[in-house]
Amino acid sequence: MSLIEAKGLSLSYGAQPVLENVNIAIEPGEIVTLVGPNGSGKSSLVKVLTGQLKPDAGKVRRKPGLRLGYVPQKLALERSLPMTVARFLNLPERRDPEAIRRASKETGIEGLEHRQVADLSGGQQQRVLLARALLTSPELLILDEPTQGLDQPGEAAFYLKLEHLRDALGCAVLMVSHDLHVVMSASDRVICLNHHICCEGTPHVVRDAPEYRALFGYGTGGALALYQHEHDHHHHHQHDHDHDHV
Ligand SMILES: Nc1ncnc2c1ncn2[C@@H]1O[C@H](COP(=O)(O)OP(=O)(O)OP(=O)(O)O)[C@@H](O)[C@H]1O
Repeated sequence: MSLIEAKGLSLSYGAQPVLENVNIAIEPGEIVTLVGPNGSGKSSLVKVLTGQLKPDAGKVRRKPGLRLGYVPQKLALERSLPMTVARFLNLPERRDPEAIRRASKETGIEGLEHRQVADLSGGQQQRVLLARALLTSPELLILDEPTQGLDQPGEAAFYLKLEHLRDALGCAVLMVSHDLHVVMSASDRVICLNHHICCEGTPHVVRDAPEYRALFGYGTGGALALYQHEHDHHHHHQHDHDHDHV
């Protein structure tokens, strides 16, 4: 049985269609990456799947009693509000100290308990968010661009960590990424979204799919296109893609 299954999802913000007839299912233990250009609806889809947003049409079915861990794009904390890591991990409810110890070890944040969350580096904050998501012993871990603001080695280390966690805990992972290149090796399946699902399959199949290439650029052989995308991605964070609708 799928952990989560959505059929015929459509969503608009006002007159702007964001999701169009999206079908998606996540099976136990698999790592699925959602890629797509800026504004293609990735975060919106994740919010529909986690129940934070209601679709205009379509249905989301979760396995009854599904334990879901969610790691947001970034930490939304009032900077003026003092908050230690230990306190943050015990919100919104008090957790078993043994579970906290285990999650801290799994994510490598031991020794940070008494630090202020706001003072941690981006990479450390990501690990704290991940640790908190693990406290529910999730069967499905959903991460929305968890490596935003990390450099490439930090990003690679984070994905490696995720892969180990999946192997250790047996949980499924659904994550959002801008960049197929860096998640290639860590994904069992890739779904390319541009309001609708353009293509999906193993990372290599998606990388070579014409629909993916049309969104992320054509190049000689592909390596160039991927490099180009990465290059653009790093230097023009605020750009608005104006891709042809595939
Ligand atoms: N609450 C909202 N109200 C109005 N428009 C919204 C809202 N949230 C998102 N949008 C718009 O919907 C579109 C899809 O946004 P979404 O965040 O789902 O895309 P995304 O693929 O996650 O983008 P990115 O890669 O930039 O994070 C964008 O054009 C965005 O401006």
